[in-house]
Formats: sequence, C-alpha cells, structure tokens
Amino acid sequence: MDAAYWTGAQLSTEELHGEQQFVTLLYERLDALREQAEDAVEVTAGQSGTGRQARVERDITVAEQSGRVSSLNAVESGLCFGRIDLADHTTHHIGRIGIRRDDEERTPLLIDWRAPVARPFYLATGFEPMGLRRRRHLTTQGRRVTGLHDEIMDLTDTRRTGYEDPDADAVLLAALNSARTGRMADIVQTIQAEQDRVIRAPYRGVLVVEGGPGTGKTAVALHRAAYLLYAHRERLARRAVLIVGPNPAFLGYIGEVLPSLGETGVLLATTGELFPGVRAVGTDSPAAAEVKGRLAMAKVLAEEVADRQSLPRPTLEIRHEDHGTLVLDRETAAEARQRARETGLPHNLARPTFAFRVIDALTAQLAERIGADPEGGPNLLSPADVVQLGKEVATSREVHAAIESLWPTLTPQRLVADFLAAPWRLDARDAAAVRRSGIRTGADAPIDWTPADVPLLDEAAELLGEDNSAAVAAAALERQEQIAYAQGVLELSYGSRTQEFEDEDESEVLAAHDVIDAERFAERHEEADTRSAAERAAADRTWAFGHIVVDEAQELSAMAWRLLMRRCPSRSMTLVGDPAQTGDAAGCDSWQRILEPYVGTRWELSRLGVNYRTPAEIMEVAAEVRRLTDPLFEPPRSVRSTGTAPLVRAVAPGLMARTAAELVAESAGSAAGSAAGSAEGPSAEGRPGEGRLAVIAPPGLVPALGAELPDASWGGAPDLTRPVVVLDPRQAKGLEFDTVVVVDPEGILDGSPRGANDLYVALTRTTQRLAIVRNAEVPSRLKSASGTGAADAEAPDGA
Ligand SMILES: Nc1ncnc2c1ncn2[C@@H]1O[C@H](COP(=O)(O)OP(=O)(O)OP(=O)(O)O)[C@@H](O)[C@H]1O
Repeated sequence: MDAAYWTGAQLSTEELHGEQQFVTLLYERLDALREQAEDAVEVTAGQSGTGRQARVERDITVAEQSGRVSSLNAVESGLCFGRIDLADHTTHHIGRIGIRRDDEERTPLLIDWRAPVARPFYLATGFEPMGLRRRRHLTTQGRRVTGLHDEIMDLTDTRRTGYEDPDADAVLLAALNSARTGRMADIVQTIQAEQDRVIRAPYRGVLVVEGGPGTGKTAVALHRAAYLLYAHRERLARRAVLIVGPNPAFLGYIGEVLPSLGETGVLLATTGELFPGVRAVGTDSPAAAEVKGRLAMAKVLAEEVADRQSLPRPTLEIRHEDHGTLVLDRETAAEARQRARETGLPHNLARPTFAFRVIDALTAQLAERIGADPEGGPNLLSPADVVQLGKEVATSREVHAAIESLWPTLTPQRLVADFLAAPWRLDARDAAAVRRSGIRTGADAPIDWTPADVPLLDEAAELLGEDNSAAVAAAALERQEQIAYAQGVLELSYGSRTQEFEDEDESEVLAAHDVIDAERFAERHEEADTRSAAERAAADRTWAFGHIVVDEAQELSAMAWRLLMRRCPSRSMTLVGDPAQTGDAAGCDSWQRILEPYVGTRWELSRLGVNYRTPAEIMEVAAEVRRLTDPLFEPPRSVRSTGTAPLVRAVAPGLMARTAAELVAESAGSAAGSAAGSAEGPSAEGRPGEGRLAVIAPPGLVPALGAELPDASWGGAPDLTRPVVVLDPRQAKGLEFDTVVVVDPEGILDGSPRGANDLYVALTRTTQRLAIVRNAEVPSRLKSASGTGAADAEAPDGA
C-alpha cells in the first residue's frame, strides 16, 4: 500500500516494527559471532598439542579470540543507533562496529561509525545533505527499539514516517540531560560536525584541540583514538595507543568509553604511571611539583650525573691482593674519564670505557714494577705475562671498588633519591621545597615516589642508560642453543621421512627441512609474547607508541612533556586542553611554548566552541571568574539553558560545611521528589538514587565536609560512582556531575597562584544545578555570587 494512504499511527507502528526486526537480526548475528569466538577459545584452550610451537599458537589464538569476545560484549548496549537513507534509495544502518551477513558476499549489515560511508550521518545538513534524504536516530533499551527520530534532509522528498522530529537536537539534548553515573559515556550517536572533523583529522603530526569547559574535548579525544585504531589498525595495534590523563580517578571516569566502542587494547595512564616498577603514590606540595616540573631539572640531573664521575684527590691508593699498593693518579683518571665521556654514551654504558682505561694504566704500572730489570735493561715480562697481569688487575675486588668509587653504576632511583636528599644545586627556596628528609644518600631503600618524580626518574634513566650487555649475551647464547637444537630436529625429521609423508599436503612436509634452515626454524620456535601491545608497552619504559592522546594537556609540566615526547618519536599526538583551566603550578599556558622544542611550529590547532555540559545561567557566573583577570573573556556558548540560576548561600565560615551538607540533603530530597512525577526515560532529575552530586571545596575544607557527609566518598581515591563525592578543585578536573555545591569560592580563588582557574573549573562541573556556599565574612568578588543579586532568590542563611 502507498505510504501516503497510511495514517500516522499505522506508519509509526510499521516503521518501528521494521527497525525492531532489523535490530533483532543484528543481535542474532552478534550472538553468533560471539559464540564462534567463545567456541574458538574453548576448543583451542583444550587442545593438547605439545611442543613450544603448538603452545605458542594456542596461546595466541586464545588471547585473540578472548579479546574478540570482550569487544563483542562491550558493544552490546546501543549496538545500532542510526540509519541514513540515500538519494539513490539505498539505506545504511550505523553502529558501534561493522557487522556482515553470513553469506557468500559477506554483505555489510551494520556500518561501523568510523567508516567513510557513515560520515554523512554526522556531517550532513539541510544546506549540504551529502546525498542523504533522511537521517534517523534509533534509541534502544537493551535489544528493544524504543524510539526513532527522523530528520528530512531532502525537502523535496514527501515520504513521511511519523517520526519526523521538528527538534533536530532532541537526541543530543536527551543525552545531555540524562543523569550522570560517575562514568563517562560515549557520544557516538550524537557526534557534532565540529567534533567529527577533529576525530577524523589526519593521523600524522601533533594536533592540539583547545576548547572551554564542556566542549567535548575528552569525548572527542577518546573517539579520535577509536577512529585512529580503526583507520590505521595494523600500525596502531602493533605500536599501541596511549591515553594520558591527569589522575587515576579521571582515568577511571573515562575508562569505559573505548571498550563501549569495541576498543580494548589501549593503555590509559597518568604520567606518574609511566615508569615501570615505580608506583608514584606520594604527594608533593604545589611548590615542590612546580620546581620538579621545570625544564631546568634536565640540566640539574645531567650535572648530578657528571658529578658522580669523580677524580681522585690527588691520588687513589689501591691495595692489590698479590702485588701490593697500586696508585691511580688524578691525570690518569682524568684521561680515562675524558675518553669515557667522549663515547657520548649514557653514564652506565660509558663506564666500561672508563674501567678499561683505568685497568690498562694500573696494569702498565704493575708491569713496570714487577718486570723492571734491576740492571736497567728492558722490561723482563713477556706480552703473555702482561696479559695475565691485566686479567689479575681486572678481576681484583679492590680495583673494582676503586672504579666504582670514581664512576659508580647508578640506577635512576638512586640518582634521583640522592638528589632529593641533598638538592644543593637549587637555590635555598627551591631546595627547601623539594628536599626529602629521611632518605639515606647512596642507599637504594624504597621511597614514596610522587607523580612529579616520575619524569625525573625517566630523565635519569636516559642519562644513565641501562647496561644490558649481560642480558644481550645471555640471549645470544640461548639463541645459539636453539639453533643447535633446531639443527638436531631437522636432521631427525629428514631421517624419518616416509613415503606416507610425501603424499601429504605439501605445506606440512616442506615445513621441515626443505624450505627452512636451522636458524629460521629456531626463530619459529622462540617463545612468542602473547601479551597485547598495550600490555607490553606498559611494562617497557622505552616503548615507542603509535599515537599518544593527552587529556588536560595544559596540566603537564615541561619535564612531563620530555617524558611523553620520548615515548612518541613519530610525534603522532592529539593534545586536548584548555589553558584557562590550568591549575598545576608546573602546567603550561602556551601550546607554542610546550611544543616548540619538539616540533617547532609544525602543529595544528583546532578549537571547539560549544559547551555541551554547563547550562548558560551557570556559565555566566563562571565567566565572571575569568573576567576578573580578562575583562573581555567570552565563555564557550552553552547548548542549553535550564532557567535555574545558581543558588547562593552566604554563611559564617564555621557554618559552611554544615550548610553544604544541608544543601546536599535538600538536593537528594528534591531528586527523589521530582522522580516520582517524572516521565519515562532518563532525565537529570532522574529516579531516586540516580544522578551524581559533588561538593567542591578548597583542600583544607574537604575533611570537614567529609565529616558532615558520612555517606560521601572523598580522599585520595574518591569513588566517583557514589551518589555524593567531596573533591578539591584539582580532583574535579575533567569530571562532571548533575549537581555541584561549590564551597568557599573566595578560599579557592586565594588558595593558589592559579586559584581563578581552579574556581572556573569548580563552577563548570555541573550539568544541571549549581549551589554556592560562601563565607559571609569576606566580600564576594563575583557579582552574581555575592548573595545580593538575582541569583540569591533562595535567601541566604546565617548571613
Ligand atoms: N556530541 C555530543 N553528544 C552528546 N554529549 C556530548 C557531546 N559532546 C560532548 N558531550 C558531553 O558533554 C560533556 C562534556 O564533555 P567533555 O567532558 O568531553 O568536555 P571537556 O571539553 O573535556 O570538558 P572540560 O574541559 O571541562 O573537562 C560530557 O558529558 C560529554 O559526554
């Protein structure tokens, strides 16, 4: 029947039914793929093949197929979310991953959102329909299609479905208004055009993405990682992608986004986690972190190393077991040091050169003494005697101790610990900031490393180098043994060759002796590393990543940038941040200054200008903070307004924590109340228990607030999935909540040199409601939060 004769209701039912059938088919296919992968895991794991080769192949298959099962599980929710109808009457469904039919042609059933075919779904507009007649968003709950939203792109097309939505942003707004969970969600269904361009920007080079709060920088960075893994799968699967965030809580917050896009092999880390073997659990004062983050620390550490390459004053006496006292004078040691330095090698790798020179000089001295002809003739020792003497010198414990005292083998930990124990190269104030008491100089005792120590350790590791000659020699030996073993296997296999064998499939027969030599045979039998690239990268300080994404990039110190640049020699990087939110005293406020030493001016800048998080009324208050220092500041445009101005309470300082707790209790009550009357579907007002609230206060007030809010999570590792958390502004960076209570804004403003940035961050964390509890005894520097303006509608307490 012609659609024009159908009533709207019939159309709607038919359309929805059709989509439901399609989605059901997709899930059946997903189930089948998952079953295949699970079966492969089970069958392979149960295989009893013996020998190294069989074991390796089994482990690789199990790892691959288990990864596939995890990816397929992760895309279960919202598998298909869109459809595009093209002018040529073809249609494509768009989803989290690509799925094909199980037919001969492997016909595409669901198009991966990252495929070029899917691009018009994100970019087409009425002005530029990109060949589309219609764009459809599907909303689903579990496997049930719950809604359709159609946009007509070709106005000459008269066909109607009954799901045409006059509000093109309905799906976006529903996503923005949904209650937060304490975990970031992906935005794959509603990526906006300006975001799409960043996500699909070319892979090479450094791309900086700058934008105000809530402009989707984090979301875009994560989707870009997923896109790059799709578009450059082979290279990036091998070299891995690293995503760097400011703290572990933030990484927990964003940790589910990439898996929900089917990507599980990405390493998420803070810079403090990038030195394998070191857990940076300590904390620094802001002053200490700032000093440790300065670029000048690279020079300081280089000088510390040079200092360890010392000279005797004026001579060093070495008592040799058999030959009495040897004397190493300053000139000889200086010459040996010069030679060692001239190698240009890091300290530990240049040490053998130093040691050889010293041993040579001492051997000559000894030969001179022992072989001296009492008659004054030539030395009586033969060359072989001298070689023997050299061996004795080289193996002498005392000689070793002497060399060690002049050119010690150093670990990064020991070098940095010694520096922190006695930072005498720094001026008095900086030294006082970084000095660590309780460290024993020269001892390898464990200390509480801080995140700001990690770039120092990395720098030290570069300066020192790793003397892995023993490991290399051992590996070479093992390889020789493997080749010998392989030779034996090949001879055996040749000897046992039978007629029956010759008739078999040639690959089996040729595999033995005809086509490979012992060396390649040995290679094939080497123990393969079945860890994913991300896992291997996490354990390897010198790993070169295929791409690095840095979120909150403005927070990184100059020393942290040095560390990251070492991990990415290809300089394929995406850096997202907002200099206006820089809180860390060691952080940078100019991209050019950060990047200059590494890529000169060869980097791209993209700006995001729409705030998807913070409602316009709240953004106005936040903008006032920035205008304290920059009167012309314009905030990013908010995509929504809620009609609710921030609530302000001015109270005596001793009542601020109590008042905040009361506001939290009121908020919980009103969320429950409005939930009772709310319509179906997720909303910020949500159901009881839905939504998240954060109290953000200066660090000194956090414990008092924690005491007033016994159910809240707070401290070093707050649980963001709890209904209420108490955070300081630094901890709140990058996060968002349905409701935020900012306590003591003036305290935050004055609390650090970048207090204005911290307050700006605190005020922009909410998706719905903001309350401010301020100290009534200090004048407010924000007009709209002064407790006397329009925002004060709810009458402050206790003022
Ligand atoms: N296209 C989109 N569709 C749906 N939600 C979006 C979209 N873009 C951004 N958002 C949502 O807006 C919120 C803010 O995004 P995000 O945290 O990525 O911003 P940001 O720029 O990193 O913010 P900040 O600098 O304040 O940390 C998130 O909840 C994100 O999911």
